[in-house]
Amino acid sequence: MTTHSDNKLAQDLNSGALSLALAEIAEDAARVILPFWRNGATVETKADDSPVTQADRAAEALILERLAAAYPGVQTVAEEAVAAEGAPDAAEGWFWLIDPLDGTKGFIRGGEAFTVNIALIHDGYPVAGVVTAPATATTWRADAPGGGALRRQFGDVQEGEAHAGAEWRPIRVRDRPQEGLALLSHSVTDEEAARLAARHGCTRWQGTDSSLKFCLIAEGRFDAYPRSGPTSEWDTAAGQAVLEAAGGRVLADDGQRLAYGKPRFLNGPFVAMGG
Ligand SMILES: Nc1ncnc2c1ncn2[C@@H]1O[C@H](COP(=O)(O)O)[C@@H](OP(=O)(O)O)[C@H]1O
Ligand SMILES: [Mg+2]
Repeated sequence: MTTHSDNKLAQDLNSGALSLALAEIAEDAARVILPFWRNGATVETKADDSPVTQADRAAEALILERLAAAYPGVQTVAEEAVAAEGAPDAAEGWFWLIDPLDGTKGFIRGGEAFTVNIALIHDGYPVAGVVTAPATATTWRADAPGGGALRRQFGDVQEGEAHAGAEWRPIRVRDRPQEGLALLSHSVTDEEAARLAARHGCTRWQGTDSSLKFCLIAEGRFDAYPRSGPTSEWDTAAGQAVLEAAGGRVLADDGQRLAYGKPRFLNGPFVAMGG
């Protein structure tokens, strides 16, 4: 990366301009995705057996083009590019992690829990991140470092939907409720729910696709999201940025903050937590 671009990136990060620019890019990606939703998007199967649609590819192309225009020369690690060309051998000091459509299976089913994810990693940790849920026209972002987390409705998606709330509002994790934790998981069977309830003392649980889980904890509606199965780093980085900015934590199995730039950009087990 050139020094010039490096300076602009760091400056925009610290002023909050980068966070806002990422939100606008993710919302434009959402506008690209929505016409394919509940509209019979053609589904293909990738080498790892996971589904991909035209929506994933079109959204990723938009995001990569806009990031390259705004911040040329920064390494990108994006889900569909990695599926097509393989992962980079090593992470650089600064890099983008991009999942243009997380929760593809739910998207294909016509559910609402699918998201656009863009995160900036610096020296192994997320320093900026934005998650957009196209179906509900909602965006969550970490503000400039130290500035908390924010949410807005961009609300031009559903015809006739009220545009109230289009301004950014601060969000924050809640304190652990006395009566027990509300837990999120990927898809919870009754058996799994009972096991989780016993292990974490939770009184409520919900199965939800995609990185929306991090955002629901960040805005204080749930308390924790334990994940034992593998995920890719682009599945979690933006959500982690939002949740950490909102006062939460994402810890790996060793109890340390979940770090990025690992071999093949793969995560092991982690737990995302509120206050
Ligand atoms: N074995 C595995 N390795 C890497 N990522 C995996 C995985 N199994 C599931 N995932 C990822 O987990 C994401 C879904 O998270 P959740 O299960 O919480 O909805 C999927 O993202 P995509 O939908 O972007 O493909 C999927 O790629
Ligand atoms: Mg994903």
